Amino acid sequence: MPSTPAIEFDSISKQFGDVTALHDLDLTVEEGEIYGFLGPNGAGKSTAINILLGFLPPTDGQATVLGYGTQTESTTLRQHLGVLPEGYQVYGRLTGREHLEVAAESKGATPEYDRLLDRVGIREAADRKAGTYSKGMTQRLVFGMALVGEPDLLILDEPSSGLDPNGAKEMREIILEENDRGTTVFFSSHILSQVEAVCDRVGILRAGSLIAEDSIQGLRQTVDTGDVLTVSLDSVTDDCVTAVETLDGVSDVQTERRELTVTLDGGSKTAVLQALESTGAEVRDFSTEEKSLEELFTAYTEPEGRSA
Ligand SMILES: Nc1ncnc2c1ncn2[C@@H]1O[C@H](COP(=O)(O)OP(=O)(O)OP(=O)(O)O)[C@@H](O)[C@H]1O
Repeated sequence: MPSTPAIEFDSISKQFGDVTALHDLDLTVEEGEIYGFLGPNGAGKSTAINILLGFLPPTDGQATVLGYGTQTESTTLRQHLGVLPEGYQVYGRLTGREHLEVAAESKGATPEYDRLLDRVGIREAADRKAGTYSKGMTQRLVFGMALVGEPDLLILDEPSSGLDPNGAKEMREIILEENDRGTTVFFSSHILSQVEAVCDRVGILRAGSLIAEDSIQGLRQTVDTGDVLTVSLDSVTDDCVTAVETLDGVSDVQTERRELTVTLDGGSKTAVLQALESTGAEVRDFSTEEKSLEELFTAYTEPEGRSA
């Protein structure tokens, strides 16, 4: 029997007056996955997360988390979740340690506080009031609260916000450790290198609809325009250059000694290699310069579509 998905949005729509924040969203995250939820500002990510947490009712459709209805069973559900909401306000007068104690009490958990404080890197500041924490320390504390009780699912909204590169790396390591323990992770982010470093799959939301969903590698393969292909040949002749230049979807060809550098604009790498071989040239090696994640993201989320 298939296991219950960790997260399931089933035809979810959310309307705020005239604004359609989510439009007929279907999205499934399987148990044990690390899923990156990407999208430009205003795409609907926070709305989707608030629906998951039972903070907002959908206008249409149904959502379940760990098999629980988000509208009907959100209290029980939250016992199994670790949540790092965007812009969480700490209680200025409580210490870091007291925050963890409050989280533990609400979940009926008995964490090893010092170990947890160490893990998120705030043990030395644990007995200071959280109102005196820096932005990054606050984020570490809220992440620590999310980890209380070994949750089955972590929902993290922009988790690396406010963290320095080391802090972001430590957080990624913890996410991977938690996932090894069996926790499913769903996180939204604008920091694409973060997503690439840890996610099994990503979904890209634009204007309330999921416009792409795949592994990062799969997304790269789909948006393969603008890639640069470098081919090493036994010798570069004028015939080689002409054969490639006249192909559809090739926007530029440069030569340097025995190398041909071809910029593709929708053209196929295989067609380039075949065209070269048809001139009698011997292809010795080739490599492709991949699109950066930023370019990928732009290609999917620019209003005019995949135009990068
Ligand atoms: N309470 C609300 N009332 C009216 N409109 C809202 C409300 N909450 C969200 N919206 C609108 O819904 C759309 C989606 O917003 P949402 O906050 O979910 O986007 P987001 O992807 O989380 O954006 P960001 O990356 O900027 O945080 C936006 O157009 C926003 O203005």
